[in-house]
Amino acid sequence: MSAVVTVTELTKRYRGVTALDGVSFSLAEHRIHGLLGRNGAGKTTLMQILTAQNFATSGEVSVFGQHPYENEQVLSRISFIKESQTYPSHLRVTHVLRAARLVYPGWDEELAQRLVDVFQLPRGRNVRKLSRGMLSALGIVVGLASRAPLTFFDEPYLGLDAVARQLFYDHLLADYAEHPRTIVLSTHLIDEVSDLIEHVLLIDQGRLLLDVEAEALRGQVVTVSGPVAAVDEFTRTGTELHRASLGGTARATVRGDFGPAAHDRARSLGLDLEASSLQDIVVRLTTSHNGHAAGSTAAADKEAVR
Ligand SMILES: Nc1ncnc2c1ncn2[C@@H]1O[C@H](COP(=O)(O)OP(=O)(O)OP(=O)(O)O)[C@@H](O)[C@H]1O
Repeated sequence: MSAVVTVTELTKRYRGVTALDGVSFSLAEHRIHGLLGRNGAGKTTLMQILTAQNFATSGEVSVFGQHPYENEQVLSRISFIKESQTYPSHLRVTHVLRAARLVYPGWDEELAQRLVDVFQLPRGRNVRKLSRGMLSALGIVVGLASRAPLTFFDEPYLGLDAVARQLFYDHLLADYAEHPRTIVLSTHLIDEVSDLIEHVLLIDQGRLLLDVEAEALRGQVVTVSGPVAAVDEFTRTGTELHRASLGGTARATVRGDFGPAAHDRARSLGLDLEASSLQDIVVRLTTSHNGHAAGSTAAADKEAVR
């Protein structure tokens, strides 16, 4: 599968803040990538650089094989939907859609109109008068109907209710299935998107902690619970990410190579074993007391999950 984006040793420093610290990865074509990480991890900065809205301090960025800066050929193939999307205040919903139709070569007007109905957007209303959720829905309509070969959604659903968010996921998946493209979805609602994401990029304090297929990751982090001695015994086979103890029992999240044999072993030790959710994995890898350990072994971690 060819790479749509290649990033090599990308560093971005603001005055006194290192937002990205030597990040390297590539994005495979036709996949849904989850770009995850805590507040301030560097996700937006990364997407801004990939879409030529920000400059790197050092490192290389290649998008569709070229540098994106002032490169119309590249930028016309990118859609970037931001949390705080703003539009000129005199525009109505229909004007925004008309403008998007002119900008994106792959624009699908029929899809746009259908999505406007799905999200119940008032076509004639001025964008200034839209509710916060409606404004997010408008961004989602533009992001999906643009059918851009590389589409970034940066927390696109501020103010959207649970029903509207589910509509977004459903329509994203349905349209992606019919028109495969490369999607990067940055979100804090990890549980909601965990079934959607095919590849996980996890950033913490500007460093890449995970660059892994979601499916591979699922089998590599488990939570075991039972008698402390048995938990101690089991966790020796992997890296313990977190533990909670109560009396003589413990519950530990462990990272390692957990095939069927590990399940048998847990059972023989009298332990309950369950695969950790993507949200749990992200929380455990990025919580502050693990943050340093995880960060200092980022390269080893990346290797371990490949
Ligand atoms: N223009 C700027 N000037 C100075 N510091 C900045 C600037 N933009 C971002 N930063 C800092 O860079 C770091 C990364 O910010 P960024 O917005 O990329 O994080 P994020 O992962 O998108 O966070 P969130 O999930 O909260 O949106 C933060 O410490 C932020 O304060």
